[in-house]
Amino acid sequence: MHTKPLRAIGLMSGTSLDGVDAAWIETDGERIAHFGPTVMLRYEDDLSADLRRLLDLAPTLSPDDPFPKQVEERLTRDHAIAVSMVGRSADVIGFHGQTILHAPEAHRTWQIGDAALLAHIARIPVAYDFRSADVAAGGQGAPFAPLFHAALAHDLPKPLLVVNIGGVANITWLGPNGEIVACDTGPGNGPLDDLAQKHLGQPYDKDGALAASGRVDESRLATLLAHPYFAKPAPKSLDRLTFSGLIALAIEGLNPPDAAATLAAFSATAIARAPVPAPPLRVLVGGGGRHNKHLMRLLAQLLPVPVQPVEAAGWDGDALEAQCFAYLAVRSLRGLPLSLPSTTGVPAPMPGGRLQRVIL
Ligand SMILES: Nc1ncnc2c1ncn2[C@@H]1O[C@H](COP(=O)(O)OP(=O)(O)OP(=O)(O)O)[C@@H](O)[C@H]1O
Ligand SMILES: CC(=O)N[C@H]1[C@@H]2OC[C@@H](O2)[C@@H](O)[C@@H]1O[C@H](C)C(=O)O
Repeated sequence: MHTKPLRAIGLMSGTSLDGVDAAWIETDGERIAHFGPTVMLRYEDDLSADLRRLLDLAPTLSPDDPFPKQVEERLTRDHAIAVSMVGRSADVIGFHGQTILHAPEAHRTWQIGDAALLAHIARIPVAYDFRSADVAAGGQGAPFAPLFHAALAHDLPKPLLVVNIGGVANITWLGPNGEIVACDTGPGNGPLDDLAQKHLGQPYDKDGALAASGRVDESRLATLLAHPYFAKPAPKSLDRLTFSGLIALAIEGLNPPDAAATLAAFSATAIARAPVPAPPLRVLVGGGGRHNKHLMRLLAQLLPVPVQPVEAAGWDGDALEAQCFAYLAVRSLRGLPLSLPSTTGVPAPMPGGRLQRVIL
């Protein structure tokens, strides 16, 4: 390492709206020197429900609506609790916030989270607003994990495909000559979570049991996969709700097991068909979707190479995104790019993030 490594705590509140992940790492913004503790703080049901309402309302909210501010404060206080649960000091916090709207074609991406409040409570400077500079410059503003995946996979054989299955699924393809290609592939667990909530009263389809008990409706699956998003080349990105209207129509009238089976096949097929330059040697899967045994089985059937949870490479699949925003916080402080033309379509490697100092 050329520059002194910094200690960073990353915070990620993902599209599943279930809680905030926090992770401590030490890094110079290029290599990762040490991994530290990780925690997940689950939101109270009413905060999850309000985040969901905010997501639905976001496209039509007026700028002076008090609702986002009110939810933002509760969200930020939970993030501050997660920081204290990590139990280690840090030089900087990487605060992603909660995406409530993502419309890169309109140069808009909206993450709520009050960096000033978090810096005040935690007494640590906060790097935040990671995606705005990228979308302002014409990039997709997502995914942002690829440079972190590249750092983690520095010594692994290439080509390698890293898949994250959260509410939305995204991939990073790492080539043998340092190439990094990325995109959101389509839905991950999001539509399955919505179905499980509706029909099982549970936040997700545990181990994919409901989906495994149903039959895929092939014609409805074909309708879903005919969406023009899947024919587009990388880079490209999605809002959590991009496919919700289409999905509602596609599963109408199906019994819950068949609907779940069809949605699981939709997510897995979209991942397997991701536009990558060449087949990888193996596929490493992170994010909560790797706990879904049915999804993992489908991926193994659809892909001609080994499909393994990221733990096979010694990584922590539940903490990767939080670790990523710790890494990006240090890159932001150092003025290093957070995204590349090949990961978000931004015209040139793009630094980003803003810094909220602690007011003494
Ligand atoms: N045992 C399990 N069986 C099936 N699904 C599971 C299991 N454990 C976790 N999941 C899925 O993982 C999801 C949480 O994943 P994760 O925390 O990676 O999402 P996220 O970080 O919110 O999303 P994103 O990556 O889109 O930001 C849950 O909503 C659920 O769908
Ligand atoms: C706009 C936004 O918040 N996108 C998220 C979301 O969740 C998964 C996928 O869609 C990915 O594009 C991104 O998060 C990860 C951390 C990323 O930027 O790599």
